[in-house]
Amino acid sequence: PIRNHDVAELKRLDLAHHLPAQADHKVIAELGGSRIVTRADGCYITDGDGHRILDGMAGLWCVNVGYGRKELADAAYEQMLELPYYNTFFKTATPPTVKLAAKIAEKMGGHLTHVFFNSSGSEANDTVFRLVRHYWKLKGQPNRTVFISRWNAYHGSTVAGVSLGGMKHMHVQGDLPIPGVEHVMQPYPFGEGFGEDPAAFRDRAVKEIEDKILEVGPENVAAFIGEPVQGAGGVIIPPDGYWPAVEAVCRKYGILLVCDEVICGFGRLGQWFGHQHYGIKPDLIAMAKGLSSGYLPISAVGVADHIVAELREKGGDFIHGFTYSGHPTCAAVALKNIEIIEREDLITRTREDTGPYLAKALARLNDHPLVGETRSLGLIGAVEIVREKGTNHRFLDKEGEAGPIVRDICIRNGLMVRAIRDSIVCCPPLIVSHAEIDELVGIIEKSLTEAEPILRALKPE
Ligand SMILES: Cc1ncc(COP(=O)(O)O)c(CNc2cccc(C(=O)O)c2)c1O
Repeated sequence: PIRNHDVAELKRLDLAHHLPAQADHKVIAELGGSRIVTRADGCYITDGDGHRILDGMAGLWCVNVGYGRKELADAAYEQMLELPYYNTFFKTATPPTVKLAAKIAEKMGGHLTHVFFNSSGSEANDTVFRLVRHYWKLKGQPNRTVFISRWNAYHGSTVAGVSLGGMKHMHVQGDLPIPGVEHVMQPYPFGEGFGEDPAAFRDRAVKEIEDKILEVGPENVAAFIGEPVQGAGGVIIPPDGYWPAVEAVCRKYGILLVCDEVICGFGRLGQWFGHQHYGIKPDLIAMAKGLSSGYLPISAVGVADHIVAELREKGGDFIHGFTYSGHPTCAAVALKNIEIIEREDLITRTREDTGPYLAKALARLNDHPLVGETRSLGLIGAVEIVREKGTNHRFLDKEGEAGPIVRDICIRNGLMVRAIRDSIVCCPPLIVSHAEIDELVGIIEKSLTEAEPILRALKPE
């Protein structure tokens, strides 16, 4: 049923009573309120002013099966009528929760056998943080408390999530990180290894991890955590061989390996999970977003059998969990979502069809005067904006001016994308068609051309 909305009134209410996430509230006020998105179908969103926009970001990297899936709404409705909510704190569980745990375990395959549920990706990483430290105490190595992650990683917006993350501007706002988190360089060839031999760059990035372990003292290191491909950091695709080398370093010093699959999970990289694309075996994985395609909030931590064995052997309460851990209605929707991904074989389609198609389409932008590099893996990609072709030199010393200018032009031209510093990133729903990929890339190209005179006129302050 298409309900009409009084958009002006909604914007007034938005300004009067709503604080949107991750926003410059001065800017929102100057804009007269947020853009009110009212409907969506397939790969498109529609705002209150009737603009139909190709959603190149799948919401926030999460609507993997696309919008308008009535069967997901039906799954939620039916579960709500039967049992809308119950908790897992009282030695209790509910049918969709345990069925979903089994289904996720099937997709993780092998040694990752159990699942701990939460609502958000941040909470999944908070669970990782506390479970890992608990595990090492059970193992009789209580000194292993330190986590190592990358600068510019994104692991969430909770205190532990921000601390595990490597976004310096987020650390400043919360006087973070909390003690026990160390950061190393991110494996970002275009930004930090420009013109360097890829293998040499890879070895340098991996060596920094080993150096950090030795600096902290291997006996004090609990885990290394990383996204297979960093999403919010700017679609940072590591050089060949990076992840197997990282895994080898972790095994050398007896350190747990954690993959944050919140974006890379559920088909994004052409496998159920990103670590499977890289052929590594993490001890824990965080997942959210594509788990339910964002239709309802649910996240999970996949846990390896040897960690579960330790919990069971030693006993004692792991005193952690959330009211909505294992929420049955969210679990029912996630189960149905996974069923859709299986039924439409969106994993194979991403790996063998639309992923390669996106790579080829993005590559057409390499001839554009403003494009320094295009890169993608599966259905996540980035376009680097440079002042000078053939370099990684940006328009201003302070990165981050050009990206937002190009992004705003893309949105005006009918494409929703994220600007991350001076790059434009995309992460469309896994149902995206070739025609929609062509539309996505075409709008980026058109918008870059429109932006060029504006960017060339930018003067350093
Ligand atoms: C890899 C990763 N890990 C954890 C989280 C946190 O999930 P929750 O948001 O559900 O707590 C994320 C979330 N990713 C995320 C969240 C908010 C903004 C942006 C952006 O691209 O600006 C990206 C993520 O991308």
